[in-house]
Amino acid sequence: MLKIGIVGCGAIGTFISKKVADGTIKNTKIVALYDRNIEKAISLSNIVKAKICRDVDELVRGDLDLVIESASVHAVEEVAEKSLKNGKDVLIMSVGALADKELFLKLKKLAKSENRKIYLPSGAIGGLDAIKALKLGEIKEVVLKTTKPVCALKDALKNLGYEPEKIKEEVMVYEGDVFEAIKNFPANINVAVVLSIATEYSAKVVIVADPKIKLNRHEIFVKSSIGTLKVCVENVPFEENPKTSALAAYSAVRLIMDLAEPIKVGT
Ligand SMILES: NC(=O)C1=CN([C@@H]2O[C@H](COP(=O)(O)OP(=O)(O)OC[C@H]3O[C@@H](n4cnc5c(N)ncnc54)[C@H](OP(=O)(O)O)[C@@H]3O)[C@@H](O)[C@H]2O)C=CC1
Ligand SMILES: O=C([O-])CC(=O)C(=O)O
Repeated sequence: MLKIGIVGCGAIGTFISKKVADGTIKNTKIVALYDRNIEKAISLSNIVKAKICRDVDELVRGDLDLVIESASVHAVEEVAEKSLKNGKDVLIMSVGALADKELFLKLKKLAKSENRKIYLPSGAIGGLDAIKALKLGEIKEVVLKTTKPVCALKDALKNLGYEPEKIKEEVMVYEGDVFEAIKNFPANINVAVVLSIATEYSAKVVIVADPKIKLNRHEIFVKSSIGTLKVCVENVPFEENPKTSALAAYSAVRLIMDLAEPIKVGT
């Protein structure tokens, strides 16, 4: 029985928990929950009957195997470091935090010394299986163009000085490197960081706000000496959090299911 603790009981944390509760993910139990918003932890505990923890320390000290971080980029360092030091594997959804190379290397070293794993799901994009193989050649270019409805980008746009309600046509709101992208859009562009980690190449990121689009679209372009990959995913967003695509949560569910599979499909 795989015992899981969840930090961050929003759209993704709740979705994964429901897939454990309904038996989609077998031989697994959610045993502990923590969210800075206690109401969210309480409402999730009504579904999975897990212990509500006061903080990350209490959660990582519990009897569990895997901690899922589904909170925010700001939570990653504490959750991952404490999980690994307490002998737990960790699955990180807010991969954007790892754009910080120092943090990435620190956690990698810690996972190795503690003989634990850090799982970074493909999240809301596809193609990482092929991209990891393309990386064995020479990567020449990596581009991610993300187009989301204005409502999904609202908070980040306000911080950048846009008036979201005045956006009536498709507008490019960001073009630049992955580091500035995740700084400015921390809840929208974690996918750019997982893409950069997989390719070990700083992705060029373009973000478009489109008042007419209903889906979250990610167009991925990777050019390597082995070949070129173009993938476009158009994801249904979560109703309760339109910033987040359902595929991101499904990808974590799939990753957890695959941990127990004797046959591994894909790279
Ligand atoms: N890798 C990928 O492809 C994707 C990654 N993501 C990322 O995954 C994470 C979870 O997404 P989602 O479930 O949609 O987010 P939600 O906002 O729906 O849920 C996150 C929950 O975590 C809580 N929280 C935030 N920071 C902390 C913290 N430091 N400690 C404890 N709880 C915290 C939030 O509280 P409050 O409401 O107070 O903020 C909220 O209840 C986000 O960082 C998101 O950007 C999302 C989509 C794709
Ligand atoms: O869910 C998505 O479409 C992508 C996303 O928010 C992220 O990568 O942070």
